[in-house]
Amino acid sequence: QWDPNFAPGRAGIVHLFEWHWDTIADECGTFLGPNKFGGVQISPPNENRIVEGRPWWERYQPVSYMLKTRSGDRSAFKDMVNRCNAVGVRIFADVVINHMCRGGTGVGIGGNSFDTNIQDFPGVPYSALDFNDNKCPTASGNIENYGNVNQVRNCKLERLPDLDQGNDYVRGKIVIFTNDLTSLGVAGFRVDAAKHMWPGDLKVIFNALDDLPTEKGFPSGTRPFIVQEVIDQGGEPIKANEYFSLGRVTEFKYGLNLASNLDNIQYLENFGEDWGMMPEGNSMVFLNNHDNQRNHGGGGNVITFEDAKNLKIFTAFMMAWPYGVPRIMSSYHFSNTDEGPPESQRSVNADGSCGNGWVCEHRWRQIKNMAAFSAVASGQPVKNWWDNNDNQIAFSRGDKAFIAINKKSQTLHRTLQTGMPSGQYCDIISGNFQNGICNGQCITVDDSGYANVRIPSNENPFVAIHIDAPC
Ligand SMILES: O=C(/C=C/c1ccc(O)c(O)c1)N[C@@H](Cc1ccc(O)cc1)C(=O)NCCCOc1c(-c2ccc(O)c(O)c2)oc2cc(O)cc(O)c2c1=O
Ligand SMILES: [Ca+2]
Repeated sequence: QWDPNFAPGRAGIVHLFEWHWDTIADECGTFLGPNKFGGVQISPPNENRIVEGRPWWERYQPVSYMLKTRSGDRSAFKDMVNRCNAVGVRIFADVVINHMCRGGTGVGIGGNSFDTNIQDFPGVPYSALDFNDNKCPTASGNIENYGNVNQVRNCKLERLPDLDQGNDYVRGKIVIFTNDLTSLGVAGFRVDAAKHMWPGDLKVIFNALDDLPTEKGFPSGTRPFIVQEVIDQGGEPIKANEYFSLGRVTEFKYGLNLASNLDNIQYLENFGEDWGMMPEGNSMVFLNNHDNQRNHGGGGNVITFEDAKNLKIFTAFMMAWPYGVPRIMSSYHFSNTDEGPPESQRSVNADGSCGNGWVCEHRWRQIKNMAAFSAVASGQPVKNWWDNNDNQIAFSRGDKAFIAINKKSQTLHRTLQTGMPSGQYCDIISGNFQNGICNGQCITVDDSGYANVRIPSNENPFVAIHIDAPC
């Protein structure tokens, strides 16, 4: 279903791509919980094929549903979910259920063998009976034309053996796998390659999922959160709306629309369905993801950590704007599109940034402080929109929060309506509000809600204030 099952007063999902389970558990306790993040999307937790050179995409080649990967084993997984839930941070598992691995015969990272020549995966077990070979209309068995919906669903995606989710036995194995995860406290799923599975089959599978366990602190009757990865940028017969009735869907147009309007932010006043994007309640939004930040698959021009200033500005906009459930990509540095994660896990520097090759965008002050902003603003309508018709905008969220952004090279210096009660508020972009202390600039709001705002065009060309961060 469509609600991310966050704990109260939380916002935003951070994709801790390729992080180990014990490191995620540590990050929940020391950073994500205290900073009011809602949840973490983790890399696929089930056994995958070991690919020569260890590319990141080896984790998208399943061998079995055993919880053993280079991120950790089952006990580390259980410990992570418990420790993150304990501080109000949900875990959302990336599940790869469209296909199994390719590559002849071999052994997965958990020791289970596979033989793709005869579609044999004893670790599940799956046999040739469980794949779509006889349903695929192409001679090669692969998807050859994305314009043909039968090919896209019933043929091999990039030569990967295509599971038949219409088969009761396969459905059963997938439900056992996903129920195993929620029994450990996982709050929902990111469904990989959903475009390549029939919505009708997914509906049967999702309906068979157990409620989230009350013994893990979820209210009785809570349904798993579902986000389906459907790469739909127009031009293909398969549409995101086919999946709306099953859960949320990734809105790839969000990141593309922002990336193509970097210097037209005055147009953002109606950013949402008016821009051809899906209804707000169906969308999961993001600026970039693990795939398109490397120009793979769902490519197009997107904003990534390599353009730090715009990433900060547009992530802040995403977190401040009431459209969709926002997801922040947390990356590692890479020099080629296949490169896997660094050998060692992230280190944390004195200033809170990461080392050892990890970017940790979610730890950048201008991004992490927007989680609390987004949580405070939740449910509040956009009010007091202002723009100068040339890359300077401002708006409030009800009477709880206010943000002003300057993308012009000239300083923005104006008195603006914040919609907030009079008082002094910490600008959480120029500094932090922690332990009741503001070490950034203070913004004064007068009795009629106006503030004199001055924003030079520097590395922090925006200010943000909310009622939980007074000066
Ligand atoms: O680039 C990649 C992997 C990309 C990828 C992986 C996971 C994702 O969730 C994703 O969105 C993309 N993989 C490399 C290398 C590769 C891997 C496996 C393979 O059998 C062949 C090649 C690559 O060059 N892939 C070809 C272009 C990307 O084609 C892939 C897509 C994909 C791309 C665009 C679309 O519009 C679309 O509907 C699907 O989804 C995958 C999902 C998977 O679970 C595993 C995959 O191998 C892939 C996948 O190859
Ligand atoms: Ca398929």
